[in-house]
Amino acid sequence: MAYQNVTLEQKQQAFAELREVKELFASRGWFPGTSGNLSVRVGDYAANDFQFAVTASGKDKTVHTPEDYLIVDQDGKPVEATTLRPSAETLIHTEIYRLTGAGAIFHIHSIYNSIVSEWFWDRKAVPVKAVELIKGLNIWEEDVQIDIPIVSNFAEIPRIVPEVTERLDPKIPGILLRNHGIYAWGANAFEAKRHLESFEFLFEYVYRWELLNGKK
Ligand SMILES: CSCCC(=O)C(=O)COP(=O)(O)O
Ligand SMILES: [Zn+2]
Repeated sequence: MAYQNVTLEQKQQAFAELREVKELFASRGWFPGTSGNLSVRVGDYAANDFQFAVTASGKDKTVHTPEDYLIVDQDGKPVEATTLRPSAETLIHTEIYRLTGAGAIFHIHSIYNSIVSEWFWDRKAVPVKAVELIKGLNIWEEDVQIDIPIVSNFAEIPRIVPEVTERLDPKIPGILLRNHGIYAWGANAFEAKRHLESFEFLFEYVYRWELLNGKK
């Protein structure tokens, strides 16, 4: 059954949600050089039938314009005629939605997430042990070690997708692209934001810990 297009009200609500998150993250310097992209799912979800609002590609995400977002389908294709191009990384969003049924996905580049993803590339995961902010990822075990997966960062985005499919860990609501950035998701924008903030705290912690200890 073909998915019904989202209503104008749903679209406006999704764009407003993205605008709020974009403004906050921009104030933290989380979109250097037009990097980063954000999306929220709109309407009902079926694994091969869903739509989401996503940031347009190449925009300065520190400013607001009437052309910042568009609605795409489960293949990352715009659902309405538009001159806007969806984020170049939209296929990563589509795959994460398909695998997790998430309600929102946020991607940012930071010095900390880039450095730790390169530093731990040989392990294909960033290990984090017994840091309180792991609870921000909704993981509550005491003294737990988590391993945040890292995948290759190919120039052609479709080449990255199979690694995301293979490496995404349902217990960890995020995945790193090597020397690139983090994708974090959640059931809604509130949860995706909490997860992203927790990851960024953990990456800075790991970076500083490794610096102090001088070894892996
Ligand atoms: C200038 S950053 C390189 C592209 C990138 O990694 C990114 O996150 C932004 O791409 P988009 O197409 O979403 O603007
Ligand atoms: Zn990126």
